[in-house]
Order: sequence, then structure tokens, then C-alpha cells
Amino acid sequence: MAAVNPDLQSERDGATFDTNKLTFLLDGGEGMTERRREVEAEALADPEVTGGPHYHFMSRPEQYSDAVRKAVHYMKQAKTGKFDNPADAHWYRNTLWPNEMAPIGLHTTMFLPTLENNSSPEQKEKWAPLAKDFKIIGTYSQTEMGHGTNLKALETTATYEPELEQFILHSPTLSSIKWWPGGLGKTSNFAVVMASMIIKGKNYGMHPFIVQLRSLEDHTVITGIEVGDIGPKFGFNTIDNGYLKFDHVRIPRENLLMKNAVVEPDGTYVRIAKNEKAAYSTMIFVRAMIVLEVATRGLAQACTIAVRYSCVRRQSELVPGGPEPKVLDFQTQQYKLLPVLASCYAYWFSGLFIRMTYFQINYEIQQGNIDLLPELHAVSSGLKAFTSYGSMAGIEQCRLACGGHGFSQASGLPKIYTTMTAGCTYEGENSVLYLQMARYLMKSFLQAEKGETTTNSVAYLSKKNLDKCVLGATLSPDTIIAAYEHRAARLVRKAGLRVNALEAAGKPYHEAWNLTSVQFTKAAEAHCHYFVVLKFADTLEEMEDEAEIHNVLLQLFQLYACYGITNYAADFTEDGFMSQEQLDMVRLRVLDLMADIRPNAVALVDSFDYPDHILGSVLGRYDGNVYENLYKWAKDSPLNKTEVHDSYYKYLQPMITGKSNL
Ligand SMILES: CCCCCCCC/C=C\CCCCCCCCCCCC(=O)SCCNC(=O)CCNC(=O)[C@H](O)C(C)(C)COP(=O)(O)OP(=O)(O)OC[C@H]1O[C@@H](n2cnc3c(N)ncnc32)[C@H](O)[C@@H]1OP(=O)(O)O
Ligand SMILES: Cc1cc2nc3c(=O)[nH]c(=O)nc-3n(C[C@H](O)[C@H](O)[C@H](O)COP(=O)(O)OP(=O)(O)OC[C@H]3O[C@@H](n4cnc5c(N)ncnc54)[C@H](O)[C@@H]3O)c2cc1C
Repeated sequence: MAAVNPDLQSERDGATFDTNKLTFLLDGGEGMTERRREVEAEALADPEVTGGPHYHFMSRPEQYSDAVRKAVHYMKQAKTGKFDNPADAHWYRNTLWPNEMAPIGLHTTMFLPTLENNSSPEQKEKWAPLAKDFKIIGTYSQTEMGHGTNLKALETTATYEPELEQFILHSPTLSSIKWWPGGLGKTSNFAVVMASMIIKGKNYGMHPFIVQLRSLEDHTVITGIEVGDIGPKFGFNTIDNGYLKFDHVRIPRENLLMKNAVVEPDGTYVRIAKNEKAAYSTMIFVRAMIVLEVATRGLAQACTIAVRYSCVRRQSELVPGGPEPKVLDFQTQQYKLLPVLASCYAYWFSGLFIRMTYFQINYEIQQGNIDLLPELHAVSSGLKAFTSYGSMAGIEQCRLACGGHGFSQASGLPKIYTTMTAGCTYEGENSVLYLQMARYLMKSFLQAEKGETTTNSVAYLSKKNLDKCVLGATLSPDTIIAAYEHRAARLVRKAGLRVNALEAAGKPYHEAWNLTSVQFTKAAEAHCHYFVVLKFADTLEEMEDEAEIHNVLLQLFQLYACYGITNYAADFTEDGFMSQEQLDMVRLRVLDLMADIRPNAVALVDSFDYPDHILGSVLGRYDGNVYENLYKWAKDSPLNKTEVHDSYYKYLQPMITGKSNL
């Protein structure tokens, strides 16, 4: 192993805390870290994982094909039961496809969970083992060319025919063609297809059906089905997002997944689920997972790259005539990166929270208690939107902080960005999800107005909030939380009152809502911001016996909160809640906190504990040996395989010399 660049080593030597211990906290305990490292180490030692062709030097068809090679490698091992623990499987996949979408990604994250959570016990017994053993490979096929958001408008029909006890799947229009599902184009032989169910002329809305798409013998497409890849995208090169068209395809009645609703042989429809949105359950699961597994991890990787590189990169002068400093010593560079680093930690703790909450509430839902479903739907929707947007913006900030080299694929940042930014759109477009949360906020506001107590994430709405901000220079968590509560409560109330006023002025509710929806998305964002601040503070409070780590996390917490206040200053000041003096103090504290955190910046990103293979970055290498490896990267570029490129003979030579050697 090459020696570590002294500029990076000195950073590590100067850290005030043990990075390992912080890693344990992030992973959820020492045992979890150890297990993750074991799984990663095993994967990293396997040439099938690390030895394939260079991702960036392949064409898209090659990238897809190589991802399928890896998928087969994964499935062979999974079949042995090696990855029966979901966490092990997850760590292994992250190492196998670093910042890439696996062609079987939808199989594991949506197809299998839908089979498990939406099937009757008999159906589960039939389908889940086939899917777990990869005897069938499936995807989640919901979005259509014409509709992704508005599920009530899905046009694919599943019309029941009692005589034959069959459903007939059909795509009646161009816009009804399924469009986007991952792994649909070339990889999957099955899909859960979401279609509007029609019985005796009545439309019962979206329901899940399991449908075979391709032969299990030779992968040829089933008669009546047309399926293919939708072509190159902004990113997601390794996955075949696909299209799917049905021409009166018949499937047995039993292929309706019947946990939530049953269709009897004579066509009688029996709803079982207490909540009519039960068919939306897989989306809640994925939204809850996106917060940590997509948004936060993408941002943490980008931060790791940009912070390490900023301690290796020397440029310009700080002291006139003096040596070139590490660029992280410029205050503006700290301002670019350290608030983003603080966001990473903030999102991480919210991500851990929503993951745990999802599993707890889902357990209750499976037992028939759906009381907390609206809370889970609102919080998972809001946090997904809030963190994916913050992460997208933060990764771009990291790229800008790396100057010219940030623009090269060698930085690893474009791949992280394009993979992550898709998370702002898929699984519910962010504005749409904020508006879902806003519905919950509006209801809670009305409850609070009636003097009722609101609970869980919206408990603060029925509390008497402070009229004046008591934030002082010590930045105690309680005063910070109170400020964020005040802001969120005020924005929710303002939006709620406007809806009421517009209605009172004669507007129908839907119009009043639309005319207030910008305010409501801002209120939903403020609510999420408060929630993330709160979960960070809760983590600090629950921490035991780790004074050094507590210290640095408290600084990050304060930076996250103060930076948020400076960015949304008007929200905190315009009603006279926070004074100009307090705002000025907060602005200065941001600068002080950055100076406090600066010596620990590298240790804070090291604590994310990403192996170089996962980062995929020359700039963010653990050893900091950036320049020699940038040079090597360029030499490996396919354009440098020959001294004179073919295009010279084809185009330049005839122009320059008037003749061609071709
Ligand atoms: C210890 C270590 C463990 C590690 C384990 C790790 C495991 C890791 C696993 C995963 C890693 C994650 C990796 C992620 C990779 C992801 C790749 C995914 C690729 C993308 C896939 C997709 O995009 S699939 C398609 C997704 N599509 C959408 O999201 C569509 C968005 N639209 C909707 O959801 C809805 O249409 C709508 C909510 C916008 C509106 O619906 P509708 O019109 O029907 O409802 P209304 O607006 O009228 O509302 C009525 C009422 O219903 C409530 N409601 C809406 N949705 C839900 C819901 N889901 N659940 C509960 N309730 C819902 C709504 O709030 C309304 O309530 P009211 O009371 O009336 O207000
Ligand atoms: C990379 C990627 C992978 C995907 N994978 C899958 C998959 O595996 N399976 C699958 O089924 N789907 C998949 N999708 C589809 C994805 O879920 C949808 O694209 C997403 O839900 C957004 O829906 P839409 O495309 O209809 O956007 P639209 O709803 O058309 O959004 C366009 C604009 O309209 C706005 N808008 C729409 N409705 C409202 C409203 N009610 N109020 C206010 N504004 C509104 C939005 O905010 C947005 O600005 C994937 C998409 C991507 C990009």
C-alpha cells in the first residue's frame, strides 16, 4: 500500500476523537460495523467484484452487460443463503455496484417486498420462495408514459372475466404503456404490474398483479406483450429501465395479489385492508429507505471526496508570499463544504430514525393496527423529499469545491450525483411528496385550531410556541429546536389560514389549496427541517460517555442549525420572533463553528468509512495520492490506446494533407 500523503496524514493525526467510535455510532453499534466491514472485505477480495472492466471506459451496453455479470455472481451466492440477513445483502450489493443501480435492484427492493406484503398467505408461499431463490426475476411496474404521479389515472386495465376466471391485461393507449420500471427492459421475466381493476364495468382502482413477461426457458417475450429498454438516461446506465405494452394478455384470477382485496371467482370484490391506500405500501418502504441509503450515503461519499481533496489540494496564498495553503484553509472553502458535512450527519440520524420507525409501524400495520399509517406516510414522504433535494444540492456543491478536477469522472462525483439526483424524482416527485405531507400538516393545523392535541411529529403544532426567540450565543439545543418549531408552526399556520380565507371568500377548496400550494411546500420543508434538527438533538441527548464525539457532533449540530437559520433568515425574523442582533450573532457563530470543526473535517469524513472502491474517486482516495493517480487515469483512457486516433485518418488527414491512408 502506498504511503499516505502527509497532508492528509497530518489531518488525521490532529483529530480530537476516535473515528472508529464515530463509525460505530453511525452504523448503529460496534457489532454492525464489524459485520459490515467483514462483508465488504470479502467482496473487495473477490475479483468478480473488483476486477471487472473499468466502469467509465465502457459504453452503456457494456456497462449494462457487466452489471448483469455481477448480478449473476450475486444471485449465485445469495442462493446459498449467504445473504439471508438483509443488512449483509445490502452491504454486499453496495460494494458490488458502487453508486450504480443493479439490473436486479427492483427485484430486491420492490418486487420481493410487494410479494411479501401484498400477497395472501398461499400466494406468498408460492411466489416469495421463487423470487428469493431468483428462479424468477421481477420488477415493480407502475408508472406509465402518461402518468407516474397520479395513480388514480393509471390507464392499464385488468378486466375480470368470470367465465374463465381470468384477468385480461391491456394497454389501451400510447400513454398507458408502462415506462420507467427498473430492470424491466431486458432483465426481468416477471413483474408486479399495477393496473386499474375492472369488474362488470366498474373500476376498482389500482391493484397489484403478478405477471410473467418472458419465457423461463429462453427469455423470449410472452405472446401479447411488448417490452424493451427506454434508452440512455441522465444516469442509471447499469439498469435497463423499460417499457411494457399489453395486448389483451390473460392471467389467472389468482395472479391478483390478494392480501388487501380479494376477487372471488364470480367477480365479487371484497376489500380486506382497512386503508384504501394499502396497495401503496411498497412505496412507503422505499421512501423510508431512501433517506439513509440513497440521499445520505450519496452526500456522505461526495463529502468524503471533497473534504479529503481539499486537504491535499494546495493553491494560491493565505499569507502574502507564504506557501500555498490547503484549500480547506480558505474560509470560503469551509463555507462550501462544512455546512454540507453537517447536513450529512443531520440526515444520517433522521435516516436511522425513519428506518427504525418504518419497521416498527409496519409491524403494527401487519398486525392490523393502521393508526400510525398517516404519520408514517407523511414523515417518510417529507424526509425523502427534504433529504434527496439537500443531498442533490450538496453533491453539486462538493463538485464545485473540487474545481476543475471535480468535473472529471475521475472525481467520482458525476456518477454519485446522477445516481442520487434520480431520487428527487423516483418514488414520488419531491413537490408532490411535500404536498402529501402538507395535507397532513393542514389536518393537524385544523386540529390544533380546535384546541385538540396533535401528536408525534406534529406535536408542536398544538403547543404554545414562544413569541420571542431566546437563542443565545451558547446555542443550546432546546433554544434551537424552539426556533425551528416556531418557524414551522408559523408557516403551517399561515398557509392554513390562507386556505381558510380563500374558502371564506368563495373559492372551492381545491382552488384554495392550489393557490396556497407554494406556501404549503415551504411549510412542509420547514417542518422537515425542524424534524431533522430535532432528531439530531435527540441523538446528542441519547449519546453515552463519548465526550470527544459528543463535542464534535454538538458543533456539527449547531452549524447545521445556524446555517439553516442564515439561509432562511426571513422565516425566523419577519414576524419579529428573532431579532436582528440574534441573526447577526448566528451568522458569526457559523464562521466560528467552521473554524472549530475544520481540524476534524477529515476525521469526520473518514468516520463514514467508505472503502476507495465504493467511493470510486481519484480525488477522494484514502491515501490522498491524487496527482499520480490522475495521471494514470488519463493514460488508461480509451482515447489514448493508440498514438494517432482513427478519426485522424477518417476526417483530419484528408483535410490537412489532401489524402487519406484509409
Ligand atoms: C440494519 C441495516 C438494514 C439495512 C436494510 C437496508 C435495506 C435497503 C433497502 C433498500 C435500499 C433503498 C434503495 C432504493 C433504491 C430505489 C430504487 C427505486 C426506483 C424507483 C421506483 C419507483 O419510482 S416506483 C413508482 C413510484 N411512484 C410513486 O411514488 C407515485 C407517486 N404518487 C403517489 O404516491 C400517489 O398517487 C399520491 C400520493 C401522489 C396521490 O395519491 P392519490 O391520488 O391516490 O391520493 P390522494 O392525494 O387523493 O390522497 C388520498 C389519501 O391517501 C393518503 N395517501 C396517499 N398515499 C398514501 C400512502 N402511500 N400510504 C398511506 N396513505 C396515503 C393521502 O395522504 C390522503 O390522505 P388524506 O387523509 O385524505 O389526506
Ligand atoms: C431513474 C428512475 C427510475 C424509476 N423507476 C421506476 C420503477 O422502477 N417503477 C416505476 O413504476 N416507476 C419508476 N420511475 C417513475 C417514477 O416513479 C416517476 O417518474 C415519478 O413518480 C414522478 O412521476 P412523473 O414522471 O409522472 O412526474 P410528473 O408528475 O409528470 O411530474 C412533472 C412535474 O409536475 C409536477 N406535478 C405533478 N403532479 C402534481 C401535483 N399534484 N401537484 C403539484 N405538482 C405536480 C411535479 O412536481 C413535477 O414538477 C422511475 C423514474 C426514474 C426517473
